[in-house]
Amino acid sequence: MANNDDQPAIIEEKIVRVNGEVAIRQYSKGRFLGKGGFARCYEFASMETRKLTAAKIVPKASLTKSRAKQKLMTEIKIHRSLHHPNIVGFEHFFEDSENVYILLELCTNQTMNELLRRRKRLTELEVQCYLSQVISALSYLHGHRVIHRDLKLGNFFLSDKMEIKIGDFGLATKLEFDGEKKRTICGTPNYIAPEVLDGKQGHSYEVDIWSLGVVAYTLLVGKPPFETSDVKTTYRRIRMNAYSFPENVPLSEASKNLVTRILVTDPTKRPTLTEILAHEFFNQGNTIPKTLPPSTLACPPAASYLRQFMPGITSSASGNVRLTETTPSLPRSTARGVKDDFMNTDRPVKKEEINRQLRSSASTTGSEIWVKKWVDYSSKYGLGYTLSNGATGVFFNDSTKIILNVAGNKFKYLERKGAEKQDVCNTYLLTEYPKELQKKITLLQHFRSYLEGDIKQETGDVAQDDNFDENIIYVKKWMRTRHAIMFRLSNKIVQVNFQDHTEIILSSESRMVTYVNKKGERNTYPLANALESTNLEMTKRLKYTKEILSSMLSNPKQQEKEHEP
Ligand SMILES: Nc1ncnc2c1ncn2[C@@H]1O[C@H](COP(=O)(O)OP(=O)(O)OP(=O)(O)O)[C@@H](O)[C@H]1O
Repeated sequence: MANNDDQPAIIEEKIVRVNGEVAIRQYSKGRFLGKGGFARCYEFASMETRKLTAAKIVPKASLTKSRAKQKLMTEIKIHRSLHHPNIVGFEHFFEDSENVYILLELCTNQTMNELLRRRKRLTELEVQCYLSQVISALSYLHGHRVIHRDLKLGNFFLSDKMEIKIGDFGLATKLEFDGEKKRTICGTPNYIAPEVLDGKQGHSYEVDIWSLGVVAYTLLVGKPPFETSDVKTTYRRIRMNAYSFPENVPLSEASKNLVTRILVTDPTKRPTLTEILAHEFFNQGNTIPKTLPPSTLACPPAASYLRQFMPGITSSASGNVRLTETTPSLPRSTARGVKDDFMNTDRPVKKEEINRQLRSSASTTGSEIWVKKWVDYSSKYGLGYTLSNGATGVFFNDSTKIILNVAGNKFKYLERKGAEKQDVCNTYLLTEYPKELQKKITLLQHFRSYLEGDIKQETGDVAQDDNFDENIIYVKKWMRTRHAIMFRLSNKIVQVNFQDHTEIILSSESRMVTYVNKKGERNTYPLANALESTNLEMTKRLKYTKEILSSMLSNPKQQEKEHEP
């Protein structure tokens, strides 16, 4: 039956049963909910059950081209197969002579677009809450080989209970097999991933991760990161990864760091959903509410509300909320967090801040060598570090490594080669090396001057590398967990630096353990004694070290992924 758009009407669905009988279901068409490119959406009430749904009405006249028809069929096919609390429920669909009707779970609180328009930007607690729900839905989608490809605020609906529901599967695709790449260029300009624009390599799940980063930025800052007045410039910015965090919006280092880690041009370098959830932004010691009160649709959450979830909050006039640091922390936000200050000429360098965050160990013990300082810039390039013997190294994201001697005139370049994937090492002078290493050497120099800072001021360093040629020590592997960073050195030292500034340095060769306690006091024990020790602080950390070590060894490919304790 035809519907005269803004007039109330009864819509009839003809159901032909298996035995040929025809039944009619009736819906009364109510409130207009909104319109998109193809569809107008109304509230429908079943005349039989009184149940309310949202009905997307697509005129058949708009489906004359086979592509449009195909697209609608794909949308229906994918959407109807999905069942998750954070995905708009698909009820069913039917057609009459004029329209296709798609009945969906009704989301009464509009979309996050309208929410952000009213609120300008959200507090970090709210962003934690909303993103957790989106991530949950995305894990489900990707687990079912579905890529949404159009994640944006306008496709995040809010239910009456204030849950997020991802909707609009008009651009979604289902992969036939893992590793398949898609080539269709689609998405919404502000949220589109660079590899989609590039179009050469094809794209996959990582496009959704990118859009998630754009969403996170938009919620925190109040506008999309690459937004300009014309689409071409927006695309250029996306390709160049040109965005910055406005000075006038107070944001925690953790939130900036999260966005920076996600908005990485190379899709293979973007974090997985598990890694995103394990990021410190979601682990700041506060509880994340499952949903938010409806009052937040219009106003920021009240301080009394926030206090329930965040014991140590400070809140700024803008309504943005930050966690105050209650415990000292590992330089978890070293270069990741201060990316904008590092190798970036656009912004002033806040060196004091960096130096404060960089930690140094007090002195050397015996002849062992360990990581003295490090800076995690794996969001772009890799991990830079200095060893206790004064050498500087970089573990690049492509797993190649460089280690520069103390004098700074010679370096070794290691790359994994052959079926065995053994590190092959070549030594070069800093004045004479293959051209293809130019970029890496420039990065090494940047890392070095960045890390150098207060090393030179320290006394008593064992700054020697006489035997650099024979005995090269470098970081072979590293990984971060929620609580710590772990390094495995080529001298068989395993070192774990915990967020509370304690450290375990384990030498499997000498079977000795060095423990640096919260006060920075350093003691070395035989491993057997340490395991039996009454120093519970140490034994707990030692146990944790052994756990992550064994998980790393049993699954070497996971070396740079995060592990739960
Ligand atoms: N489940 C729902 N609950 C409430 N309102 C809805 C629902 N689905 C859609 N709407 C409303 O209808 C509008 C149009 O829906 P939708 O965006 O899915 O249509 P579309 O034509 O596929 O859009 P697009 O142009 O983004 O592809 C939405 O902006 C929203 O206001």
